[in-house]
Amino acid sequence: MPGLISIPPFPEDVPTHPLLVVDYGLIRARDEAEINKLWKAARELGFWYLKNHGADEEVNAMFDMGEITMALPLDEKMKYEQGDDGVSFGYKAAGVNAIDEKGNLDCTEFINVSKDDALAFPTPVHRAYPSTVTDRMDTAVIPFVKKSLEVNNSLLAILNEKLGLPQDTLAKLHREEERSGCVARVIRTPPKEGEFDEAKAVLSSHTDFGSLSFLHNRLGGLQVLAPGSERWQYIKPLPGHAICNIGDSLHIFSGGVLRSNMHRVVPPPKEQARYERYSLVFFTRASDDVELRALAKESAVIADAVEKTPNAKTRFYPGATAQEWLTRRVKNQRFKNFKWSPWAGPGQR
Ligand SMILES: O=C(O)CCC(=O)C(=O)O
Ligand SMILES: [Fe+2]
Repeated sequence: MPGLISIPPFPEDVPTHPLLVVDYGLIRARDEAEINKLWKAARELGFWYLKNHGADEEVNAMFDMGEITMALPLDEKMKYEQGDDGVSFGYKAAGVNAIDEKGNLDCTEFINVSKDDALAFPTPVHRAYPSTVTDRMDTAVIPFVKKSLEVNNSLLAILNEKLGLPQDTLAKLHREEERSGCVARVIRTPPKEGEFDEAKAVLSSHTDFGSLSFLHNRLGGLQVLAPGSERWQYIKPLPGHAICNIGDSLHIFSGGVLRSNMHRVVPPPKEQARYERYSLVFFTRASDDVELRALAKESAVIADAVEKTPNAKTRFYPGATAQEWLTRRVKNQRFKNFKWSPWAGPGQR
């Protein structure tokens, strides 16, 4: 299993950013203290650990799928490349995205499997995938997609309530049966010979494009830029704990009450840098046709937050659907379309 073959532990002496630990079992049991912890984490940093999520088996099967897929010859993987037009499903080759203002290129490859393609399998909805994916749809991809949807939908229901939205408002914007950019992604970053170089991101600083991300890390490398801090800090991977975070669309729907925080991936720290890094994430995104806007008419809490934000119009009313937003963000990362601009808020690049 990638990442588990006697890798050195995460070093003790690198600065890490602590995250609140939310217990999914207690969330399901509607424990009030746990719900308040989730609410605090979602507003203050927008990142938290989630334990007892019950997805370990599905996660392991996906790491295996990712490893087998990445081992395919490059020309086979390239048959499924996403291209430069903002498609976010399929294979993303290393070296096609710009990672900084100098236009340096990334070294990570992804395989992204659409929720719609997984749930309708064997009928294609968006596109075809390598046989290493389709052979494992029933045993790995579909179980992981279903489990991730279940977890993220439960978290969305809690956030819906805390935001003072009418029941199921967020659920209706994220309907499983509607087409969306929801996707399961396995990321591979090659090992680095010699000294690791924290200054060189392998995945550039960004906010996530969708609503909720359910991430599984084994090696370090993920870093956050915490509010008010100038310094990037590692998030330490904890066995059995997912890392969850808020993305741009929930930030917008909530009128900025929920935080879509900047993060990036750098080579794993110290000794870990010599190992190949795999990570796995499920992105829950709103249905394609949903308009991104603050849900101020539906909630007094959100209306109040919008009222208090000076640049609310540009921040929370971008005039784009979830699909348009995703396409633009994915497209702008490709080196071919790349224009650097200073970061001006979630999703502004
Ligand atoms: O690999 C990781 O730890 C994070 C990946 C990430 O931020 C992303 O794919 O958006
Ligand atoms: Fe991310």
